[in-house]
Amino acid sequence: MIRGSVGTVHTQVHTFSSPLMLESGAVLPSVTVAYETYGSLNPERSNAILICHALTGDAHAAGYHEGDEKPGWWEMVIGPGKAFDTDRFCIICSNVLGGCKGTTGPSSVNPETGKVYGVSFPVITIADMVMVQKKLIDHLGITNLFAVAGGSMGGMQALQWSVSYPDMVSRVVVIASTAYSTPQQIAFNEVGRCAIRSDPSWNNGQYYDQEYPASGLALARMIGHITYLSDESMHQKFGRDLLGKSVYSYDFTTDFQVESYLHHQGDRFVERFDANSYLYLTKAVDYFDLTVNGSLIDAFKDMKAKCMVIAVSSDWLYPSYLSREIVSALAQLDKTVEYCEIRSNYGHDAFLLESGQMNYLLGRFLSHLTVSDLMIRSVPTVRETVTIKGAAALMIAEAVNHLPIVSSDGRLVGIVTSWDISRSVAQDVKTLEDIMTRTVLTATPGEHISKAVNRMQKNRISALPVVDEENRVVGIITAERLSRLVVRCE
Ligand SMILES: CC(=O)SCCNC(=O)CCNC(=O)[C@H](O)C(C)(C)COP(=O)(O)OP(=O)(O)OC[C@H]1O[C@@H](n2cnc3c(N)ncnc32)[C@H](O)[C@@H]1OP(=O)(O)O
Ligand SMILES: N[C@@H](CCO)C(=O)O
Repeated sequence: MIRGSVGTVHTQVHTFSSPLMLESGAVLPSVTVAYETYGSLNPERSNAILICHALTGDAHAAGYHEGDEKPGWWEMVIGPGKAFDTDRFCIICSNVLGGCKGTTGPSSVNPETGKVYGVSFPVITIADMVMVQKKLIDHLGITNLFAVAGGSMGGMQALQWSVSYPDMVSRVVVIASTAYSTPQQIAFNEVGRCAIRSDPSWNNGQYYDQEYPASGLALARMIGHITYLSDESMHQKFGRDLLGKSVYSYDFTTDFQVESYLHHQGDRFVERFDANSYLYLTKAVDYFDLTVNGSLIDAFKDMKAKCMVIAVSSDWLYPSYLSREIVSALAQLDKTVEYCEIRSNYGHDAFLLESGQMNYLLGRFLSHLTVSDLMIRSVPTVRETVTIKGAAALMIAEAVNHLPIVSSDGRLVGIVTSWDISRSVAQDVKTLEDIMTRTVLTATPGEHISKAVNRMQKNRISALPVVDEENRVVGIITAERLSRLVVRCE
């Protein structure tokens, strides 16, 4: 398949004007969210994937803004024929709360004072970012996300989604990330924050109408950027090469290519990022800790999403043991989890660069469809005592051909179809008991869709009620719905 780009894209904004209570207890009077979408929502609204960006990313994950030469930051995996296939999925990416690319953050105007927040902006957490994303997803009329995915701070948000809103997330992809920030990560973030705060131009966060704390922010990025690379990649990129000279200068001008590179990264960053946002977002990363009493088991006990955890072999900022701790906790809880380690010399930023491995791993994970992905969730049921006329009336009202029959405690005891109802008229049968099927073939939410389809075909039936471990009906899959969805997915 040819991999393409989503082409020209636009950032949209939506403002939630009701107050938002944050994890700290502070309240934001309103929140604006900047977001982009690529691909279309299907009529069932079941194909949405939320992409969460890393520390300095934004809503522009793919495609090109008018006049831009560079595409969005995850162009390599988003687009027609790519892992996040826009022919199949509706991809949504929003700028995080506290950011500086359209979503409310410290550089926004406080509607209550008419002044830029600066450091009067409340401290935010990863859970707060996710709460705002949830408001956006609700606003878009989506009740279930096919997947939530992200790298680094994006991976934290993805994990947080699966913990905060377990019923809304079917899959979660956590890349080069962790379930809690380590002392080393916090230490690097604090050095970056010190660099910003010790720049006299930072002026306690009030610099918006005066000189910008450029040198502090550039220094913070230089420190951060070192941690995104690896020793190997620095050897490969620069070695000990000198900058436009063959001998050392024996002064404090730039001698090495790597120095020049870091200065370039620092300078470019200042052009695109707000210093206060850097403070707030790194603080949110530092506070991130999903452990409960030092363990992840309790944290993940209600998680329902299937999880893919990807680590990078040369990532020393988010080393693979952190990913394996997530996997181990999920495996102990008997949750569905897959672990992969990308072989790469790029270091932490490999999730932005390793196109082949990322497309392969993500594509494989996202194409694994289960019954719960395709089932109809709101399924009308009847009790055994209902009359045939009552069952027929419900079928007409709900436009369904199958009605699972349940006991008083909600357990499946049978099924009646519109064909059974027709038969009852032809044969003058009076009670539901005489026409219902008592030995019902069922499916479970976690089983692969192809197994359920095979069961339907082998037994020549057009629907399978989906039941949980206690035989309670949680949905239904029908041949009619599957044929519609499969046509859309091919
Ligand atoms: C993750 C998110 O959510 S979004 C945020 C992601 N984006 C970023 O982090 C942006 C900054 N980060 C980077 O550039 C990251 O390294 C990556 C992963 C995105 C890109 O990596 P690579 O493609 O390997 O680019 P590389 O690290 O070599 O940097 C290239 C830049 O360095 C410059 N450069 C390379 N060598 C030197 C040198 N010796 N001296 C000065 N500049 C140099 C290049 O000219 C280029 O500049 P440009 O970006 O202004 O065009
Ligand atoms: N380089 C990326 C990843 C950091 O984790 C960023 O700046 O967002």
